[in-house]
Amino acid sequence: MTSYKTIKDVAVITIENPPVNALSLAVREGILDGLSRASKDDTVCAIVIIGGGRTFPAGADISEFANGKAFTKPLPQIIEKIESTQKPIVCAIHGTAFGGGLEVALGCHYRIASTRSKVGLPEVNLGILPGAGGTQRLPRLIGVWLAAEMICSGKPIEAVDADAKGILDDLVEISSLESVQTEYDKLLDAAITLALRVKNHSLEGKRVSQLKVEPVSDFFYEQLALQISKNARGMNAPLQALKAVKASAMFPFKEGMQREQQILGRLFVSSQAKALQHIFFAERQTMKIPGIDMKKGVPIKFVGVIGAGMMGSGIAINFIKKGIPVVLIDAEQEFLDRGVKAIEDYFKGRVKKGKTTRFLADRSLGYLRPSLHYEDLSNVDLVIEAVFENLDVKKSVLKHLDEICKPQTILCTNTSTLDIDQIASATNRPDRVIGTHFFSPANVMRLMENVAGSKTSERTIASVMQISKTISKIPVLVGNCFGFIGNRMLFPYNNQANALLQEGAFPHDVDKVLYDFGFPMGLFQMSDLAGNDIGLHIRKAQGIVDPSQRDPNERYVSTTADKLCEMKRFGVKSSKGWYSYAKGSRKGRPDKEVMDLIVENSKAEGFVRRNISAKEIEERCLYALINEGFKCLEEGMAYKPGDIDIIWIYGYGFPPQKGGPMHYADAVGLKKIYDSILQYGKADPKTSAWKPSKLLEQLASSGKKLAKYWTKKLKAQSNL
Ligand SMILES: CCCCCCC/C=C/C(=O)SCCNC(=O)CCNC(=O)[C@H](O)C(C)(C)COP(=O)(O)OP(=O)(O)OC[C@H]1O[C@@H](n2cnc3c(N)ncnc32)[C@H](O)[C@@H]1OP(=O)(O)O
Repeated sequence: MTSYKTIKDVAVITIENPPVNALSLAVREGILDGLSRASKDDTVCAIVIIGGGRTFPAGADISEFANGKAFTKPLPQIIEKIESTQKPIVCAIHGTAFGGGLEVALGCHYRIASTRSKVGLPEVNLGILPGAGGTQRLPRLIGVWLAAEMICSGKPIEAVDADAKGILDDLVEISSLESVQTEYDKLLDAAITLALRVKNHSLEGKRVSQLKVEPVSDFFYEQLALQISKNARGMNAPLQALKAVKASAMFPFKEGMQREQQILGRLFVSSQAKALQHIFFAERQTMKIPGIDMKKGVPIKFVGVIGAGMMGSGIAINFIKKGIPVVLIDAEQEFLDRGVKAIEDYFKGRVKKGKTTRFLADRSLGYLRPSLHYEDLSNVDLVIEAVFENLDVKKSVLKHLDEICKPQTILCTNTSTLDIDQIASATNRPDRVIGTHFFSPANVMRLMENVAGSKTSERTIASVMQISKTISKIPVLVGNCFGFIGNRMLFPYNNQANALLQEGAFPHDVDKVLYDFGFPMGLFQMSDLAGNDIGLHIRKAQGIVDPSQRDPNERYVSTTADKLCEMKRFGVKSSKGWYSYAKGSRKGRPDKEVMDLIVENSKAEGFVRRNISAKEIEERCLYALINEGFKCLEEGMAYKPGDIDIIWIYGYGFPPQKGGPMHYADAVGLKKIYDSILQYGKADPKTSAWKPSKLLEQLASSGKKLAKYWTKKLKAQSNL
């Protein structure tokens, strides 16, 4: 896990724990061992600590938090040892020196970094704080203001910025074209040169823990706390981290460390830390699917997109940004021009905001080829249709593509609800047809539901999952059912919200509860933002808007929603929907016309309106959602509970500090949820969503947790 060698009388401790050189117990032991050898060897005049491969440690080993290993030879002790060593220690940073990695660097006496590297303390994103002395050393090195900003936001910074802030002693210039090996060699060279230069220098002023902190006024802490409460609403760790930073300015180092450790101890066992760490791993697990070998994917070098509307142009942006050429097709010149302009405007905006350079923007735009002719797609490796959400339209587009594209081309359909098998049946290559459900705006939202039809091949799945990653998406493979996972679960959740209106609540009552739970907005606000006509379109496709076509045994909850569309209350775009909006504003106000309509409909549908508690609103919306999630798992439509959590966090704003609906279910207790579902179902027998999932029933009665049960099940499957 570490190696030790001497070069020109400098001891070099190399951390070798790929892929990110996380500071596991074995690494910590290796560092201790290296320090001890170097200290005892009289020929060694200085020490260099460097990461092998592509990076300096990207942090403590997060998997050791749950199994308690982090407490054996804990990182703060190792860093203390580094700092108190009598020979100068130079740390050489490349890649990502994050969390514990940066804290190790802060314990060293000198820090140099490649200009390509990044440093940061992202621990708050995992529900903890930089608890290996980071909250005490960084303010001593760069001042409370800058340190608090870095620690509480968790955002990494570029090496050049870190140098300007005073974190680094020197930079090693590495161009973007140089290989990781060249970067490593140049960095090591520079580190040894520096070590030899300072070998006889006093370490006075080089031990960061001994530096003084300039105090700042309480006003600063108050302002930052306000900003955090707004930007990281509902998250504990950033505010707690701020307390620890404040301690650095109030107490000597030793006492400050004690405060840091006390706060860390509390955060460590918090439900938020568990939820956020679950999300960290779940996000990285979406590519691991039983029975799919991701290496079987074929490279995608040339892409086609059909439809230059908002969705199609957003999709195209993802590819050209990564240097993958795109042919963008539309039937009408006017629509094509509009799509191209939207793409150009997007890049112009990025240049204006300083997010990219004119050169890079132009380079990306150079990869875009607008066209009115399907024939231009004859050579693409993959094509995504983003035309109107209608089965017949999509089938005819895919049929046409099947005739024109080369036989190996993968045909993707961007749909949010339609049946992939039916769409694939229009082609002679159903094995090469797959759903790619981008979320809107497609160039912003990172989630992608990739939908496997019954005939989609392993190679197609692997290729599409890989290319999704390449364009920086978080791809989740899901099964082919109505609404896939995200929208399928949205229906019962949304239905409960509408049912609550029938029984006595108003939109702002429901929205407040969901906002307080941690969603960025409530369901009615979300519907107004997306456009209420979308829901109506889906209900029409389901055939439930016309009362004569409805199942009489199923409760219909959308009468008010339907009437809103009749009244042209489509939402923000028409300045009125569930709420009313001042022109150009997205902030809705409760509207008397809507409230009267809701009351009128309740009466007409035979409901006696009552006061509904916040607890009931929360439980009914969330438990209906969770029950559907269990059904997706038991039917094999979702492959892992964590996949559902990722979909809901990245696609629908489920609060990450609650870990996603399935993690949250385990935290609440499956028995409690199951019993509540039975109770709500008894009071509302005409809502089939209250029929409990068999899987939920089984786990609730056996007292098992979903996460543990599923991990065991997957392990058993992979051993078969
Ligand atoms: C008394 C106890 C004291 C404890 C003190 C604790 C104080 C310190 C705390 C910390 O340091 S917490 C960790 C802080 N660091 C981070 O949060 C960084 C996390 N990693 C990343 O952001 C990214 O991985 C990356 C470094 C930017 C690299 O991104 P890339 O896209 O290239 O790779 P990934 O797919 O994300 O990761 C590859 C592989 O590595 C695993 N992994 C990454 N970081 C860690 C880690 N810190 N610990 C354990 N494992 C890590 C990741 O899960 C992937 O694994 P596989 O999916 O391939 O199995």
